[in-house]
Amino acid sequence: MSVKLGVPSKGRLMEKTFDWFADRGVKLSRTGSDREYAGAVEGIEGIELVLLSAGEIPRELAAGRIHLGVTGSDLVREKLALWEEKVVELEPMGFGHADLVIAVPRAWVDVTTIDDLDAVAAAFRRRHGFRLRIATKYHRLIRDYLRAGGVADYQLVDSQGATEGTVKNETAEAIADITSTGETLRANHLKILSGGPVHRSQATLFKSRQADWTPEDRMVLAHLKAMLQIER
Ligand SMILES: Nc1ncnc2c1ncn2[C@@H]1O[C@H](COP(=O)(O)OP(=O)(O)OP(=O)(O)O)[C@@H](O)[C@H]1O
Ligand SMILES: O=P(O)(O)OC[C@H]1O[C@H](OP(=O)(O)OP(=O)(O)O)[C@H](O)[C@@H]1O
Repeated sequence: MSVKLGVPSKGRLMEKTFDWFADRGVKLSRTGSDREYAGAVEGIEGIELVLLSAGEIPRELAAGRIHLGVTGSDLVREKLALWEEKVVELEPMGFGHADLVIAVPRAWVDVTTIDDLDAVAAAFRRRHGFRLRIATKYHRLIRDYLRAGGVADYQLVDSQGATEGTVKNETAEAIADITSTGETLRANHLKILSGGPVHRSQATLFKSRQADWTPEDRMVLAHLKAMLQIER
């Protein structure tokens, strides 16, 4: 058996993941045609590359189908209930930075903090007879955050893309999404609530607690950690 390492097969995290490993002497590559999801590992024995979408890596780690995986720290927290029981954060990788934020229309001049949002949400419900809508794909993280902040009078509406457009399209009053440059929020006349992001995300190397770790696998992991200079 070998240690299965899941890495993003495309998208914004793939190339930087390959670079990060290459800088540490582990060469990951896609093999075969452009469209074939097969991979190779050079520089260390006993590791098998599994190419997956970043969004699927948390589930594969939790199911123990891969031993190690690279994905955004936001995706692990969002996709896995009690994530710390299923995976260990081995190393933040220093790229793929993005903040999960809650944003409201810039025109809501009286709303700056989460307490303001709470007040507006209660008033909104009284006035309109339904709860203020927050569009997001980060259901778990936003629910937990709003519960901790004491906000109850809201509903989440699912938005898997172009989330910032939902306010203009009048399918939501507020949004919760990832931002890096802030361009998309600005372009859509939205402002971030103060008090810091819900989560500061970056690409992270995770270890599965659920996978079957044979004694040989543990030796491979120790060797890999030494190459990657991971102390945990
Ligand atoms: N500007 C950004 N917008 C969205 N996600 C970003 C951004 N910057 C970094 N990320 C991070 O990238 C990760 C998502 O990457 P990506 O969209 O490639 O994966 P995915 O959701 O699996 O997509 P797909 O299923 O289309 O391959 C998340 O962890 C997210 O936090
Ligand atoms: O702060 P910025 O640099 O503007 O980046 C943030 C935007 O990028 C992502 O969208 P993506 O391009 O992945 O498209 P999506 O709407 O399909 O998620 C994210 O969902 C935001 O919409």
